[in-house]
Amino acid sequence: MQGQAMSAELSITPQAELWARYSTGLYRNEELGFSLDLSRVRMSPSEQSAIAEMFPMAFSAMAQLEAGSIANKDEGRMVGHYWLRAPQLAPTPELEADILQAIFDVKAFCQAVHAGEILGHGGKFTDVLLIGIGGSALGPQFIATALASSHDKLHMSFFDNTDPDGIDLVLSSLASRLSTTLVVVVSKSGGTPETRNGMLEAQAAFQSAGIPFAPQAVAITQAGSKLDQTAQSEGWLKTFPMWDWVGGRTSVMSTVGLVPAALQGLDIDSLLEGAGQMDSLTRVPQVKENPAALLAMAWYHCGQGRGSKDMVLLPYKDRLALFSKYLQQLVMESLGKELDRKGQKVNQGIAVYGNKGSTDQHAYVQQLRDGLNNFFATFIEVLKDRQRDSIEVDAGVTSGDYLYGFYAGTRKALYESGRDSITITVNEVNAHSVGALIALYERAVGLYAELVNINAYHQPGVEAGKKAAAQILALQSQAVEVVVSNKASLTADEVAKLANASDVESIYGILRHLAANPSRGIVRQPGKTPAEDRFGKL
Ligand SMILES: O=P(O)(O)OC[C@H]1O[C@](O)(CO)[C@@H](O)[C@@H]1O
Repeated sequence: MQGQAMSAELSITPQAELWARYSTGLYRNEELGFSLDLSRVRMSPSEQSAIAEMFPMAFSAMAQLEAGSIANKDEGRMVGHYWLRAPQLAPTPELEADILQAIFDVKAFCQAVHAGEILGHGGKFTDVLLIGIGGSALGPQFIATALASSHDKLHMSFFDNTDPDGIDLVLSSLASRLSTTLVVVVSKSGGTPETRNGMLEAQAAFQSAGIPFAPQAVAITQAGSKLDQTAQSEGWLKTFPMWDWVGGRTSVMSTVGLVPAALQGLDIDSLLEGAGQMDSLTRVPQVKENPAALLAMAWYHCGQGRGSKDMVLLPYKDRLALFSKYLQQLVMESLGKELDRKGQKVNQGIAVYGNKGSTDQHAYVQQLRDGLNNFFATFIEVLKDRQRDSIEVDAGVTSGDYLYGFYAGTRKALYESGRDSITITVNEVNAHSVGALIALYERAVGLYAELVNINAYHQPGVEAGKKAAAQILALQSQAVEVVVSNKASLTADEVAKLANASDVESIYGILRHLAANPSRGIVRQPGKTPAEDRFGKL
């Protein structure tokens, strides 16, 4: 039945009609060098009008949020990331002054670093090691990659996990330059374990290289947090403020993103300006004239307001490959909620994945074209190919023409097989357009959350995982105590019994992990099944 409807649709959508739909429906802003095309989303005018009717309340909620309402009611917080690029809109003169002061301080600090007025143990800084996770790393990583160039003033590296091997990989690449590496530790809460571990690992590396850590360490955190206290008590080089009214996943235009970007030598004014310009366009309270509203409308339509279709991001530009990862957090941490604002169980969300075109064409695009129709694609097209002229790889054809051809071909092929797609086009990737893209999605997420009536600004689900991890670590010390205080080796069941714990499987996992790392002093004698494995002192 669905197939019949589809072929009817295909047969009545000739090229000329698609062209007319594209040309009349395209949202574009020449000044910003941006356009949004929904012509390949099968959404009838009546379906559009039905969704558009829900928008007035979404626009008004966003206006209240920008005016300083307690938009994140569960946490009793304002949601102010829009003020970061328009400080004059902040609800109080104090907040406006704080934002302006922070931007001023970021620039002054980074200039002093670049000018060699602030030196590392080994002289002028060459590198930045940013330590953070989630919103405290993804934005800086995305911006660093999207805007990197051979003119970068400092080379960027990241610890964005508590994986010891990943940490070692980064440390080994920095080994010869540790004495000229500025370490920027970013944590809004100041108590995130992965980030704390990264900081301790960096401190240990500095210590074993005989380099004082504090004079090369910078903290970005809320006043009074554990990280703030550490930075103060150890006399770190500098601390930048982070405010409770900026959420982690929307913090890239705060000190969280501005400090690393400015250290790298990127144009932070342009980043903020691009975001600010997009904010002005996405404040317009008419759906058809507001690109974020159009985007949210398409999401709502494609997933029937229940997130029933995944969002596949296909930026045709290597620089934007991390945008998919960045948006994964922005969209999924914001929209993935069990309860709506009335407390009803809704299990909302939109799954986001993607990497880049045309690379993905040789990976999962096969399934997109022919397999499960459980997604809508978002293509990101960049008109400018590169900074210099291109060679011809065929007569009259460049590599960039191929990239365009693969994008246009995939968009067409998907549509012809009944798959919807959105296309965002920007003139080029620069600080301005990156700022605008981020702001576009921030607002689209905010509007969509209003349409489905959820709080986009908290993340209660993440807390459950954090608590469970803390319990596992507590169980580890109990299990180790039992094993090392027993002469005979023990099964996981026996350890659990002696430790007075009921979660045998967790005890088994903990001990097997420890036994795989010889310095931890535990040995495993394999049995026929995990229940028969025995653990003892090494
Ligand atoms: O900046 P923090 O407080 O270290 O938090 C890091 C990340 O952890 C979360 O709180 C939960 O994963 C994210 O929202 C946040 O971006």
